[in-house]
Amino acid sequence: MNVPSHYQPGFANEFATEAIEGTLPVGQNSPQRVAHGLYAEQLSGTAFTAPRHANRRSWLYRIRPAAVHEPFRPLAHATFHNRFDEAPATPNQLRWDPLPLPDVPTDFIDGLTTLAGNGGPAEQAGVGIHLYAANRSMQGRFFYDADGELLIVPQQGRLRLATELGVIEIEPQEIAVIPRGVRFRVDVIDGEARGYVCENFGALLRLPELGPIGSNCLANTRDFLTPCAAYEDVDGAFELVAKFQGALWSAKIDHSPLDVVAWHGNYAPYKYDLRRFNTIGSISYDHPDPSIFTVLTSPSDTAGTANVDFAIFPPRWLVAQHTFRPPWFHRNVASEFMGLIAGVYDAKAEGFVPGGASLHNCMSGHGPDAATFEKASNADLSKADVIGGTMAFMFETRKVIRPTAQALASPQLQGDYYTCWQGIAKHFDGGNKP
Ligand SMILES: O=C(O)Cc1cc(O)ccc1O
Ligand SMILES: [Fe+2]
Repeated sequence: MNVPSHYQPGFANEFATEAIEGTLPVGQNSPQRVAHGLYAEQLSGTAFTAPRHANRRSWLYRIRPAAVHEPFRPLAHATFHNRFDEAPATPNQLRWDPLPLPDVPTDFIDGLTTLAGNGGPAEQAGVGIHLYAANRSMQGRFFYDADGELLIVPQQGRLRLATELGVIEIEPQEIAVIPRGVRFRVDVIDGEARGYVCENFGALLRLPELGPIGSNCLANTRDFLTPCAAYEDVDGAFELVAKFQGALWSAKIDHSPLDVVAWHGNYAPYKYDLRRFNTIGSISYDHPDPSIFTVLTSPSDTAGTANVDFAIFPPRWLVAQHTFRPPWFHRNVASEFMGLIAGVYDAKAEGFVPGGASLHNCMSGHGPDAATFEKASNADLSKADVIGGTMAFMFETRKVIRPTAQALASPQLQGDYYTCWQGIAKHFDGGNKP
């Protein structure tokens, strides 16, 4: 079945997994005494009374309960936060070069920089959009985010995410989601790592409805992988870092909190290989809305109007006839943050590079740059185009995406981004007046 042995396939299944056989209680969740002297603990990711189809929780059987640690104290972090009101949101089209890799020892937490966001943990809606650039594994410290789930999108370097519920390895073109509250440590496998994080304060990411597409395509359920139970039985002087209401906190902990020997339930981390995405496109005419590229969606309280959609632009064939094939010029009530994992994005001939980012906010005009427009307007449509070796993505939100002060002051901000449309010529012929 080609599923590596320490993963279980499926999306939000009722998984059951034990690192030591016979640990999971049979027929109940909370026996008087758990096997092997473990503690039972429930981890709830939705309200106890959320409708059954949306209800998410897991039962953990662990060496010590999660409550065992010293008090949290505030932990300063210069660049990772949820302050989205520091600077006026701008209607300008924005684009950034990649964050440089660090030249001093920097782990995943140290290496987080908040670029933009909206809403916040208090209102349980919106997203934080962060970049990470790290050059070492988290040493003797563990992290959890009480404010939202973390969608991690590597652009360079593999990560090993050692979580309470098991170990996930990801490489560029794969993604992982760590649920709100799950404790984890990030190991940098290749010495250097860089990528993007979407911190989702809203409803849990889920697979989009398929409507008339039918029961298959886009991201197929069986391609999502959740780890099998794996535990650390390690004592020592460690640190537990929590993100709580937009700020970081640090507590001493005398053991690894990754001590869950067995668990069952449907609230767990997962990974997905974006190269498995079954991409749908036009086989007749006209470029469809990019909602056909949705991998995961966090719905809001308004039907069809997502808190955030995670969409990708993978390799694909362009065969549509008598049409302009690339993304059209457009303005959107939703706000569009884009990143590039590899290759070239088909709407931008240059300037949007792997590790970079762009932001086109509510109603800000954007679309193909001048070079792309000229090329596509004159392309020979009798031939199919293949877009290869690329992977771009978009976090599209219903709320305006507000850049942080540091993002607007960043040396990576491209001051001349707007010029990519300045070369767009006036072709109007005056209506062919005699
Ligand atoms: O702006 C972008 O490049 C993203 C995008 C892609 C597309 O194919 C259609 C609309 C859209 O916003
Ligand atoms: Fe767009």
